Amino acid sequence: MLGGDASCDMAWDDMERLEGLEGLREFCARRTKKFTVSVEGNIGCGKSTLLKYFESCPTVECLKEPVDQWRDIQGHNALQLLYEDPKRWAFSFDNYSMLTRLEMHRHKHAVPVKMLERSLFSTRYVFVENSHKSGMLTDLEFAVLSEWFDFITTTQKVGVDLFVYLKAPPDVCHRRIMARNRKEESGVPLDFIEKLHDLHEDWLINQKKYKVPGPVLVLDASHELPKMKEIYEEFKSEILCGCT
Ligand SMILES: Nc1ncnc2c1ncn2[C@@H]1O[C@H](COP(=O)(O)OP(=O)(O)OP(=O)(O)O)[C@@H](O)[C@H]1O
Repeated sequence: MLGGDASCDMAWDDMERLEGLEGLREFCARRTKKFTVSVEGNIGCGKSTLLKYFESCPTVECLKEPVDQWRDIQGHNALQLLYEDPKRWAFSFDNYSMLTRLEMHRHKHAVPVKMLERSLFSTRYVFVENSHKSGMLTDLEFAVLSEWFDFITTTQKVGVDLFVYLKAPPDVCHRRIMARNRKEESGVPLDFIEKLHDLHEDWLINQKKYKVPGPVLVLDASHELPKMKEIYEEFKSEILCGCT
């Protein structure tokens, strides 16, 4: 049921070393399918909470959003600069964000499932798109980032087997962001969260401008935590691509 180009232990090239039927058998035995799952959704929708929930599963390796890297790139806090003066810093931030996403996609996992907190695809189709639409990126800057993205996605293995979309109303996300009180986010307006919500919907649900490169599992993330945990359990097998 699930597609994508997730990694396996052996490449077809390795077949050259393994001759005949025995070789084929060895290839089949050692070729274990691995999955990449990307958890998508608005700021504050509960992605980290979901990752934390599945972190203890022995079949899963979770890669959190690389916020620490954004906060300290050779002594610069790119995230803070972005929030302070987005017009000046959006290009630098989005550019670096794409690099850190590529690193996540390229990270090799030994366990069956790699769970990413967002992906290169949401970086491009939601965040870079939003920066451009809201005038934070010039047309040229947007074109440069788009070409980088196209080059990466056509030359690198960045496949995702499943997108889990945590869908929550913007006001719910905004309330949670305010309650958690991160210093960079103290001034995040509801309007910004609404724009990001619409872009998630355009990409993951409507799929008009951009297609999703994999199946999408939509979970209603508007509930309080106890109910969310029930939902995680109910969909555990789907979320983990059968590797529970
Ligand atoms: N279902 C929920 N009910 C109430 N509060 C929640 C729920 N899920 C998450 N929270 C709280 O809301 C805040 C944001 O959640 P979380 O950090 O998981 O969101 P996120 O999607 O990872 O956000 P970001 O995109 O900024 O990383 C946290 O303080 C978390 O404890």
